[in-house]
Parts: sequence; structure tokens; C-alpha cells
Amino acid sequence: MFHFASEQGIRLKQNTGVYMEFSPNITERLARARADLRMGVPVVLEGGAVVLAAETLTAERLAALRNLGGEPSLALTSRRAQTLKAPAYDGDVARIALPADASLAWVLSISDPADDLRAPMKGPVQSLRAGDAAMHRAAIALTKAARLLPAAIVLPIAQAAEFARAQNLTLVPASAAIDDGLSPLNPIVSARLPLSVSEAGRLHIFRPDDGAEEHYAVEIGRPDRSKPVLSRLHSACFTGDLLGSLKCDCGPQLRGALAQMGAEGAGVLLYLNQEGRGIGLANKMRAYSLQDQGFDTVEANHRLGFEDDERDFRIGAEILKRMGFGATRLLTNNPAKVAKMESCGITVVERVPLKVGENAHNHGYLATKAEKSGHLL
Ligand SMILES: Nc1nc2c(ncn2[C@@H]2O[C@H](COP(=O)(O)OP(=O)(O)OP(=O)(O)O)[C@@H](O)[C@H]2O)c(=O)[nH]1
Ligand SMILES: [Zn+2]
Repeated sequence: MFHFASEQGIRLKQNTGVYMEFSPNITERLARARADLRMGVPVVLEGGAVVLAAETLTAERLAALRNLGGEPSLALTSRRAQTLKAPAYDGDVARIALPADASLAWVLSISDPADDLRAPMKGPVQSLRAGDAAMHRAAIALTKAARLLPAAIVLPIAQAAEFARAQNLTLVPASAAIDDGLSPLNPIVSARLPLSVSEAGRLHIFRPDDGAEEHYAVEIGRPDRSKPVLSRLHSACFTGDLLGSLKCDCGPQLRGALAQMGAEGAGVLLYLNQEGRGIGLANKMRAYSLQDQGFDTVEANHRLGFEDDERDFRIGAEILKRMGFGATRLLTNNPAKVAKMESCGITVVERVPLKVGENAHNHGYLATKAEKSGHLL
């Protein structure tokens, strides 16, 4: 057990750097930053900016931000800017000037498309052109990683590190927020799990180093590692997998894939926690609201400020490799999944179609995926 004679002793050791290894590294600080933004706590970017997620902004924090002086702006994706008819001069992101009298309601109405149709005249919104968008790009990446609406207030500040320390805020490098590296995935535990499709079931849990969601692999039988394994990359769908939603085909696909693996006596179903094609359940429900206003699944994602598909299929390839597989027969109708597995070093010897669960409610959804996302009918 550690025991320190005095506070003075602790301070001395800190000053000499002896305890530096306890400080969170950049990856850990990024995980904190995501949690902070979800709670409405500001995050500071090295290089000089304070960031507040639009979705969790409060009137008090907006007022406090104003008190800091300077010129805050709103970071949006170019997808969202397009809907607002605001030019995006920075490629994938747009910087919108925050009017001096902008209220919390204004920020939310620009960031959230929920009432776009009811109140279409939101503007005019003015896009900033001069200057650099690096901080805004990092802010968008952080809000997306936090599964919030991709919109954030960004205030440039001098002496960012000092400000973060004084206010006890998480400080992260902007470059780390946009780093697209795949976090190492660690096998945590695996245990026998008899299933109705096969009594020889096993569930493996994989935990990424970066504090993001865990992912699961359901192994059926004991597939031969030297042969292509029948596999499926299934993305979490709370509504379809658990509730039996008729809006998509996820539940029947999940059960159909497991049934096929059970029938063949071997297979691996990867259950990736990338709900809503990677935008999170809250945002997926926002997309569903927009779909009830008449937009299709792709348009709804775009209006929210997301790409059609924000998933990271490298995770699936990595888990298969960690489990000892190099080749697969992939159960999917999505050619993008095949391409991604191949580019990540998993040979797809066969695409096995998985067409189950079409009904009157999801007919349009499936047709849109075929038409706009290249799914094979
Ligand atoms: N954003 C969004 N996500 C949705 C919607 N409907 C279903 N999803 C999500 O889409 C994902 C389902 O995709 P998958 O079935 O794994 O993959 P796919 O791209 O359809 O390809 P397949 O392998 O052919 O099924 C799940 O994460 C669902 O939560 C929607 O309308 N909007
Ligand atoms: Zn679904």
C-alpha cells in the first residue's frame, strides 16, 4: 500500500515527474472529451479553441462563452450546410458565423433538422471563408465520435493549455480528434453460449483501447481456421434486433444468419456496436422522425449532417483476424462490406446473399438502399 508522509511529499514527486505515468494519454483524453461533450462540458483543443457540442449546449454556457469575448462560430458538416443553403468553403465542413444575438434556440434550430420543414426560413446563415477550419473539423469529429448531432460551437482562444488547466477542462490535440487510426481491439473474455440454432455457441467480447464501445463475436461450432469461414458483419439495431421493428430487415437478418451458421455447423457472426449505421440510436431516431416527414433513409442522414454510412468495417476485419481467420464467405447484400473486408486483408471467396424480412413497411427502405447505396436486390 502506498502511504505518503505529507502533501509536500506528493507535490515534490509530481514536480519531479515521478507520477507522470498516471496522467491520461491522448487516446484517454479523447475518451474523456467525448464524455464531456455528451454532458455539455466544454473541451479545449490544443492549437487554440474551446468546443461545445450544440446538442448539449445550455443558455448559461453560451452566455459564459460570450463573456470570453472573441468570435465564436458554429461548426457544421457540409451535408447540414447544404440543407441550410449555406456555402461550405472548407470541403467536408462549414463554419457558420454566430450572430451577436444568437440564442440557444437559434443554435439548436441550425444544428437540428427536426423543425426544418415547420420553420424553413432559418437564415440567412453566413458561412465564414477566411481562416482555417482545422478546429472546426476536429470539433465535428468529436461530436460524431460522441454520437451527438454533428454540430459544435467553436471559439478560438489564445493560451488554450492554460485555459484548460484553469477551468479544469479536457485538453486534446485537434489532430488527434481527426486521426482515423483503428484502435487496437483486445479479446476480454469468451464463454460457451448454447443457442437455439446451435448448442455449440460461444460469445467473445472485444474491447477497444480507446474507450469506445465493445464489439462481440458469436462463434458457432469450431470453424476450421485454414478455410473460409461463413461470417456476417451485423451492425447493432436495437429497434430491429430486439424490438422486432418492421422499418428495417435487421432482426430477420440476424436470426437468418445465425440459423444458416447453425445449419452448416460453423460460422462467426460479428455483432458490431455501430447502431444506426454508426450514428447512434438517438440520431437514428432523429432520422426516423425525418423519414416520417417524407425523407428516405439516405436523405435523413444527410439532413442530420451525416454521411449515408458512418460505420467502420475495419473493426469486423480486425476481429476476424484476431480470431485466426483470413478468408470468409460473407453473408451480405452490401458490396461495400465485401470491398472493405478485402482492403483490410480478409479474402472474401464468396458473397452469400441474405434476403429475409422484407415487408410492407421496409419495402421503400430496402429499395433506397439498392438504389442509393448499391445494395444488391
Ligand atoms: N441511420 C440509419 N440507420 C439505420 C436505418 N435503418 C437501419 N439502420 C441501421 O443500419 C444498420 C443495418 O445495416 P446492416 O444490415 O448491418 O448492413 P447493410 O448495409 O444493410 O448490409 P447487409 O449486410 O446487406 O445487411 C444497423 O446499424 C441499423 O441500426 C435508418 O433508417 N437510418
Ligand atoms: Zn435495423
